[in-house]
Amino acid sequence: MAQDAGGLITQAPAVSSQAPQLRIRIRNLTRTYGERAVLDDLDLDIRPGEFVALLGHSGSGKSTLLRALAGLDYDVSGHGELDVPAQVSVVFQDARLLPWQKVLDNVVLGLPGAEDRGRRALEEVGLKGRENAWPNELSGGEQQRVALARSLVREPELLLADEPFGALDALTRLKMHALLKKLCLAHNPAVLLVTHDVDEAIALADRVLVLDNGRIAAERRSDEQGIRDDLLRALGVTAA
Ligand SMILES: Nc1ncnc2c1ncn2[C@@H]1O[C@H](COP(=O)(O)OP(=O)(O)OP(=O)(O)O)[C@@H](O)[C@H]1O
Repeated sequence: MAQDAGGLITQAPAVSSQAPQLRIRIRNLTRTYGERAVLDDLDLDIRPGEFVALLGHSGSGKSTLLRALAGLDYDVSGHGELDVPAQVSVVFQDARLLPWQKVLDNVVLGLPGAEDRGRRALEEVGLKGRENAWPNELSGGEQQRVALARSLVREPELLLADEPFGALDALTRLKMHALLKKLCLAHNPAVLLVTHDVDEAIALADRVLVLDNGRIAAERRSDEQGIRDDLLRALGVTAA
């Protein structure tokens, strides 16, 4: 597995005979910390271009699953079949920009000769003209825009996003939702978005999953009637 200096762009873990109609194929995935199975024989498929959101209680294993897909799970044992594409980008709650690199240099980090693509990516995320700014000159929302540009300039087949808007204020979040939708339409990666926000999941995803007891406990298409109530019930927020 290769990883860039920012730790954000990964080569996927061993890829086996992936079905061409799937971007992610997971079978019987188990991940155990000590005695505790956080993921327990989990199965999941995601199709090319599909946007899937993953909800679940704190500690239910959402980030563990995302790290397994990114090939970033060094300190956990487990087994199972895990097929993911070669080009995977990851966005976290914090932008993780290198403070000693200017904005454009952060976007094209590890991609020699990609400055023009980097400039276009910055324009796409609404940051044209900020190429030579330092990260600490940007707001939190702007830094997340840079993180998105850095991810998408690699044209990932799979974008993994771990609560990417969790630290932003409500208004900025809504703007970022619109931006992410636009970027996904333009670049069409498969997306797995981890979030605590039921409304964010429904607004962004084609399909919403709830992780519980190490498995997918509920699954709804976002255009299904009554999805919000169903998801809140599955999360135990409202009575069954
Ligand atoms: N490095 C680790 N060592 C031991 N236990 C861990 C480690 N990382 C995670 N865990 C445990 O695994 C469980 C799942 O953690 P994970 O971070 O995947 O949950 P999560 O659903 O993403 O939670 P949150 O919504 O709070 O971010 C938790 O009980 C956590 O304490």
